[in-house]
Amino acid sequence: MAKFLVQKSAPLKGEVEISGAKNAVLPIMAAALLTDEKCTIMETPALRDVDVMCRLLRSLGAEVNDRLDENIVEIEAKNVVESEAPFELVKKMRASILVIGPLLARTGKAVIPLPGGCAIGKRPIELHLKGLRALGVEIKEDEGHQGPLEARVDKLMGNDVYLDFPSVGATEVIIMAAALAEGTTVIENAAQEPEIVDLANFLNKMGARIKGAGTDTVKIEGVERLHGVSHHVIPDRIEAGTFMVASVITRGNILIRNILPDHVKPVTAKLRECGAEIYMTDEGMVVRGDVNPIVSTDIKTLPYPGFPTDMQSPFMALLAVSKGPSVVIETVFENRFMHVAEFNRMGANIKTDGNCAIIPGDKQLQGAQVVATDLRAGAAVVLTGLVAEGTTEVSDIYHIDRGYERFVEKFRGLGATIIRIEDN
Ligand SMILES: CC(=O)N[C@H]1[C@@H](OP(=O)(O)OP(=O)(O)OC[C@H]2O[C@@H](n3ccc(=O)[nH]c3=O)[C@H](O)[C@@H]2O)O[C@H](CO)[C@@H](O)[C@@H]1O
Ligand SMILES: C=C(OP(=O)(O)O)C(=O)O
Repeated sequence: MAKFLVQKSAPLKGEVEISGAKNAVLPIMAAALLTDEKCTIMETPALRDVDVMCRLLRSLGAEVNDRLDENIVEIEAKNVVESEAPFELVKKMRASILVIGPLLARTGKAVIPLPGGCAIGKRPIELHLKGLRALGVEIKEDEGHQGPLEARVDKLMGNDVYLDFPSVGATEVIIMAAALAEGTTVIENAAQEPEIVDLANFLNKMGARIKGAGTDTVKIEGVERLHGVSHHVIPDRIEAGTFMVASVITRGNILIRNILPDHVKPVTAKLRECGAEIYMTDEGMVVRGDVNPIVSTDIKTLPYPGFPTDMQSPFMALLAVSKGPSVVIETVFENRFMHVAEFNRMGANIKTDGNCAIIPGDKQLQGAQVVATDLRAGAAVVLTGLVAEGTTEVSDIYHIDRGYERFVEKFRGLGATIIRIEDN
């Protein structure tokens, strides 16, 4: 399997451009199934997950023209001929479940195996299903939860849905189904992530009537049909956060282009608490770790606008080498500390107790053989590799390919030495 060799780095310097957001483009691509007209999606990052979504949409009957070298995908779902999503694609990616709403709206039927994605917790989908049932969908689940679930509806009907937790995926699925339902749907305790807003903006351009996206109450008045549009995807706030941490951990000074400062506020605030200097210029965000000593701070992950769970492992990489002890509490996923064992192979000496990690800090890490246990954990061990003595060998990097576009190229542009060794 392919791996990275990461060398201890000098402070990162230079500029990096952030790509379109993985977690925004995937629901938007699924939503393109809601119209029989062509949708053109710009700033689409060339990622493994995007490729899987292209294949999934094709398997359902959509014409997908992926020009990922130009960051464009065109999707035309004139006919949705298939309601069954193939297991070999769905197992690769959590976001596959998002096609369930459009499939029901277009064909009245969806057969979907349980989705894959990062192994960071149980990741049930009962809230997605609760929402769909409220809209009139009948769902047959395989009792052992091994086989696919089968969902059917004659006509989607708007209704009120309260989410017990502000699930991003459930909010997206319900918005997509409700867009073509008869009547009005109100989602209470909806997720407020920027990716939800981007999806709602895309759908509203198509003719949907969605209000309140980005707040905890989203109201969707169903319409009869939606039409094709062009859309630019928002920048990836987690990729941006990863490069912000990369600058600080190496005591660097970098300019980050194509970043929306509002979307990275919690990361900015926490990096400032650590001593980073961060400011906006006309060209982008400057992140400096070379001005003040870098000290520790505590982190608690929360749904947006709280500190993002997807930034927890990259930020912990910084805390492992910052001055002073710190505590990280993960409240979103129940099993998102797999990177701790990898950091400890490098000498971080972090202890966990339930959803709490205690980081002693002040460590000079040593290069080691480590595993990218999931997408963000993969980026996180590369960050520790940049400050560890010697060489860090990162295996299972296919996780990183799922969500970071031109990862090595972007780090090299900032002066890092990361070599990708392909599988023989
Ligand atoms: C493709 C995509 O956009 N992925 C993001 C999305 O994942 P995803 O949409 O899967 O995350 P959710 O917001 O649904 O999950 C958050 C928490 O809610 C729980 N839950 C969720 C649904 C449900 O029916 N029941 C339930 O208990 C999950 O197990 C988890 O503990 O949001 C996460 C939280 O910001 C991010 O880490 C992922 O990067
Ligand atoms: C957890 C993530 O992705 P997914 O939901 O696709 O597994 C992520 O982007 O960090």
